[in-house]
Formats: sequence, structure tokens, C-alpha cells
Amino acid sequence: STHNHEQVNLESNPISRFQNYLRINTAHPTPDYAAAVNYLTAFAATIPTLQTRTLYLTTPDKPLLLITWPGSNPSLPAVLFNSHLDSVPAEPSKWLHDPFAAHLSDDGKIYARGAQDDKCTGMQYLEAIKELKSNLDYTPLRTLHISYVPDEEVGGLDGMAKFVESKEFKELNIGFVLDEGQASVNDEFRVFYADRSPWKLVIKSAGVPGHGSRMYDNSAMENLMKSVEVIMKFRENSFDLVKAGQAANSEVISVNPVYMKAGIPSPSGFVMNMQPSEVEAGFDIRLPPTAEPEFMMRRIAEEWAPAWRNMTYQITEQGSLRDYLGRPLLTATNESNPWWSVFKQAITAAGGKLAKPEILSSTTDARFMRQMGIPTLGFSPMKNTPILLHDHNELLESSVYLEGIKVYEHIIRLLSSFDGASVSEGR
Ligand code: MET
Ligand SMILES: [Zn+2]
Ligand SMILES: [Zn+2]
Repeated sequence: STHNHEQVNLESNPISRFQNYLRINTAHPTPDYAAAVNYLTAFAATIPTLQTRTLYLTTPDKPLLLITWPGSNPSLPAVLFNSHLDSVPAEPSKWLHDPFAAHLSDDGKIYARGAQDDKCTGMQYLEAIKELKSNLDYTPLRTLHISYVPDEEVGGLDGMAKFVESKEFKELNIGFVLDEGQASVNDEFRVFYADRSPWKLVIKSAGVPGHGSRMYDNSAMENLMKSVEVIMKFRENSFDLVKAGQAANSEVISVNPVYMKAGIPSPSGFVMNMQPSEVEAGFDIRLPPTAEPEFMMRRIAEEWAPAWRNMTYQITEQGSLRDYLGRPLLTATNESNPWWSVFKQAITAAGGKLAKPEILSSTTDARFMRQMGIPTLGFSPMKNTPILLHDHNELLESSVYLEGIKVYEHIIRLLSSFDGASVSEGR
């Protein structure tokens, strides 16, 4: 391999190792995947018996790192732990500390883009294996894989979506997957059995241009604003259900405006006395597995961006809501799924409490594995932690990070020594 291990700064303790990983800027739009893969590869090389492979499923700048801990019975389906290499951008000027400095405050908080989402899990997996190997000399029965994938934050098309379709993935014979979850604000760990489906909606309106002083019908701006009103009313109805305690955030269809593009630019800002002839707005929509996509499509075509109001629209659906038989992508969290029982036991063994399983309100690469029929749970061991993913001042307490390593030690041990599941169960 071409990796240069000498350049990598591997500290002697887990917190500094985590900080160094966080300092690698893998934020979009220019994630340094090579540096992240180099770092993880170097760390894995310090743990005996771990094998590493780098796959290039699309372009050379989008590596996918696969780390393998061979089990004593390779004929049993393997367990996969997944983590994405990339993160969303950060606006440094709005943070208390540089988002890529991984500053450790006096009260033990690590500030960094990716601290929660999800560079924590990526390093915790390896730290847990390191502990299991060095302290317990444990050998797994089932083979265990860790995947580090690119591009999760931009929809996963060049990452996990490609990986699950590859022959390399099929050869792994994965029986169960653990992927990222979300922080818990109380002392119960959260676990997720489904994601919401992400749609990007762009609506555009064309209209009659004219003098800024004139009132007339059918301007592009008026047409767009009418749609915005209708959409925000739909949003309010969803949100009211949540506020009234009738549904969880993740159980309703959410729609949030994320950008607006309008106006005629001028050196000092925008031309104020002209009404533009073309405007556009973008919305982030998330559909729970229970939603009917066809129904939503019709609503958008007829009410949100109707052609009769001079509107056009584009929906980019990123990953399907259903598997190839049309079943919603849910992983069973009852006794029908033996992996679920083992996972639950592991949390108990770690001294943890588990909240009622939830649908994740955002979206992860787990949907691609579920689409392949592989039972997949979302889990990030962060309790008593504010939910700061994609936010300014994303942070993680070092004590929470260290406790997470312990939790993964139990999870990895129980899942990889589980001998009872037939492959078809839990799917
Ligand atoms: N994890 C990201 C999110 O939930 C990207 C998912 S695919 C749009 O926004
Ligand atoms: Zn994530
Ligand atoms: Zn994210």
C-alpha cells in the first residue's frame, strides 16, 4: 500500500487519538479522505491480527476503508460496524473553538465537527477492539468488519450505495450491521430501527417581470411566496402533532426551507426596483417509513408547485423508502430478530439502559444495508449529551467518549461470539 505511516501521529491515549482523527478535515465540499484513511490504517496496524483493505469503488479520491478481525468460524455470517469518513461543513467564525482543532476544554469537552457525527464511533470501534485484544486476549467466533465510507453526508451514492452493490460486500457475508445513531439527552441509550427517507425538493417559479413600484398578478416572487405559505402550513400541521405529543419528530413528514435564490444582484446587494422573472427555493423533506411517497408526489405537483401557478419542481430522492418487494425498511426489534436480543443483552452487560427503539429523524447509510435485507441498528453510545450534529459547537464529553468504548467492548464481544442465528432470521 502507499500509506505513509510515519506521517501519522498516534498518541498513547484514546482521547488524543480521537482528537487527532477529528483534526483531519473531512468536511464537505473538500473532504480529505486520504488523510483519514491513512490515519485509521496506521492505528489499525498497531492492533495485532487486524487486516486492512482500501477499496476504490468510484474515483481515486473516494476511498473506502475496510478493517477485518477474522473470526475463528469464518463460515458464520459476519458482523459489520459502519462509520462515515465525511462530515458536514462548519462555519469557524460561529464556533467557540476552531471546529478542526479538536479543542479539549478544562471541563473535558472536545469541540469538533464530527465529534458526534460520527468520528466518535469510527475510533471507538477500534479502541474497543484494541482493549479486547490486549486486555482479554479475546478471539471472535464470527468475523468482524469495520467499514469507513465516504460521502454519507451527501447521500451515499459514491459511498455505501456503491459498496452494498459490490462483489467485495457480498463476499463479506454480513449478517448484522451496527451504524451510527444519535445522542441521548438523558441517561438511556437510544437505538434506531429505521431512518426517514430524504427528499431534496427544489421549486422554481417564473413570472411576469416589472417595475418594483407596480402591483400586478403572477410575478415570480408572488407565485413562489404562495407556495411557501402552503408548504409552511403543511409544516405547521406536522409540527403541531409533535408539539401535542401525538407523534415523535421522526414519525411525521418534516419539511424545512433551506435556501432561497431570488433577486437581481447589484454591486451594493440587490436591485430594489425590479421584480425578478425567476426565483427558486429549496426544501429538506424527510418521510417516515409509514408515509406514502405517491401521496407526497401528488401534493407537491398539485399544491406546492402547480404548473398553473407557473411553477416547476424537482425532487431528488436519495435512497428508497422500501426494499425491492415494497416492504418498509424496518429492522425488527423483538424476539423474531435474534441479533436484537444479543444487542440488548450487550447493553445490559455494559450496565446501560436502553430507551424504546425509535425511527431516526435524519437519514443514514443504514438504509442501504436494510435494502439488502440485512438487519441494521443505528446506535451511538452518547448519553446525557446535547444533540449537536450539524450544529455549531458540536462537542462530546471525553468521559462519554471513553464510556462508549466500554459499551462497544460488550457489544463486539457478544455479537461476535453469538453462535445461534440462522442467516434468514431477523430479516
Ligand atoms: N446524514 C445526512 C442527513 O441526514 C445525509 C443523509 S442523505 C441526504 O442529512
Ligand atoms: Zn452521520
Ligand atoms: Zn450527519
